[in-house]
Amino acid sequence: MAGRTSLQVVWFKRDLRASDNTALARAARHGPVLPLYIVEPALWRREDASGRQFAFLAECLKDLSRALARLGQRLVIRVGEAVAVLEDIRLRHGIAGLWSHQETGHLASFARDRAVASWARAHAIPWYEFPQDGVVRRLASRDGWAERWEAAMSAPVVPAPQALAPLGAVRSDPLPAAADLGLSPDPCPARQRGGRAHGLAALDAFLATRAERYRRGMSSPLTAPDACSRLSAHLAFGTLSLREVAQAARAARERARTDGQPGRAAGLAAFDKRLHWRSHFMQKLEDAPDLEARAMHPALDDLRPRTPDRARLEAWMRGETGLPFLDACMRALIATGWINFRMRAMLTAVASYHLWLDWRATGRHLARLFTDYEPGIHWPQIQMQSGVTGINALRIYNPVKQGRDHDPQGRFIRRWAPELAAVPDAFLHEPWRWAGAGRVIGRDYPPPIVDLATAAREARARMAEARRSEGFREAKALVLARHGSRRGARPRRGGGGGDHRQMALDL
Ligand SMILES: Cc1cc2nc3c(=O)[nH]c(=O)nc-3n(C[C@H](O)[C@H](O)[C@H](O)COP(=O)(O)OP(=O)(O)OC[C@H]3O[C@@H](n4cnc5c(N)ncnc54)[C@H](O)[C@@H]3O)c2cc1C
Repeated sequence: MAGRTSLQVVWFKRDLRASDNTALARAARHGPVLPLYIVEPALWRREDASGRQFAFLAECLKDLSRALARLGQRLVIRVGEAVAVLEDIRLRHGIAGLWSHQETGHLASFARDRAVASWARAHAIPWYEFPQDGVVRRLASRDGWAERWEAAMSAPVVPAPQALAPLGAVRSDPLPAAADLGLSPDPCPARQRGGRAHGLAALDAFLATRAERYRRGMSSPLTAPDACSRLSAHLAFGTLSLREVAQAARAARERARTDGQPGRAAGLAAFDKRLHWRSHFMQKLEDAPDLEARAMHPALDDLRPRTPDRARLEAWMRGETGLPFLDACMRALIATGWINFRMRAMLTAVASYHLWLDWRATGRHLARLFTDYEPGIHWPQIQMQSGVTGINALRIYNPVKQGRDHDPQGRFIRRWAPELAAVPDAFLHEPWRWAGAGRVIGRDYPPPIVDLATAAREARARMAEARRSEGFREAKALVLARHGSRRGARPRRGGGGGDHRQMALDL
């Protein structure tokens, strides 16, 4: 059937927008376009998938379909395994070309892409894949990577096609309900809304005003929800492209400079750096797709028991560890689907060091809670904050100190841990030290799950022992060569080197 068709299938994945979509723009020049989104049940059955992510996706698809309908052809949604869906379309309509963006995703999407590539080859269908995240496929060396990133971010934004030829009758499935995909109920009352219109609104507000507060406000969970850009979920689902965000931010920074607004300009410079980090981290997963399963440094892969202590894991997951600031952060994340970088790092570090839980299990839980789950940022960050990369400095965050630094009056704790209402301000960060603790601790709120100082000491000793193991330095050099940033890295006395830029994250 496929013989003389000119149908171009544009497979939308994590690029849910019509503008700055190279795959869509290029396909439209070649023939009639079938814009396709495949809901893949197997991917939604994974342990890192969640109802909040699916709800965000549903909003993005609705918005995208409206945008495409305005161009002439609405989005076609199909539910099924990717190869089966594409084969069905090929048999019914023929496919002249398959167009998409490259995806740096989890292991299941990687395997699925390989299956699609071999299906396309078998049917002599060309599959055109375009980069979109500043990530380089089949990268031989990190040397020169930053320059390539600059070039990708400076390339002109691609306009949406002027029109899409209407296709007539093409089957589109209704979007399944989350429960039909086996997703558990996942209430997230303060979740961000999906769709390009919401993404653009967040971008505009950040560039125009909120960037002024960015550097000052990013570290505290009280101020970060407003001070940070809140673009992560939009970048993860691709309602906005990284390039358009980078270019808009750079233009706004220029304006801030010429208008004499140094605070806003500095905020936008810090933001630009993070867009670069985004790609830097995603490149790690692109280069080593199994980072969700295996530690970067082989000697650190089995550091913690693979089957984590169930009671500790569940207490951490629910925000019931008896450590008020940590619990408040986890509960806020459960209710909103987002928390700031520093608190993500703290949640991970306490789980990995003080509670000595395997990073794979805790990483999957956090992935489910993040509306903005982006495997290419998530897994390298989880590994880094758990000390299993072998190339980063250990950061064993103390949640009491973090609380005192970033929630000095305890407002955040009071909001998310109302059981502690009776505890006086002076003891809110360590209520077990309060003389009246017996009235609350062990009744309405649990005692601390570990003694923080002892647990940190033990973790540090275990890490030091692992780092002394035979062959550790040699393996570390290989990790550094493969994944380390070259930007700003300086040779270190005594050899070995380190990922300096990441160690110096200006938190
Ligand atoms: C353990 C852990 C897991 C994380 N998992 C994710 C994830 O699944 N998805 C995700 O988008 N971010 C993740 N991050 C990075 C960071 O916390 C979020 O990108 C940020 O909090 C999102 O909010 P924002 O868009 O307002 O960020 P902003 O501070 O406004 O930054 C703008 C964008 O830059 C990128 N970015 C910011 N900080 C980092 C960073 N440290 N590393 C890489 N990219 C960065 C993101 O794309 C972000 O949207 C994780 C961090 C940690 C410590």
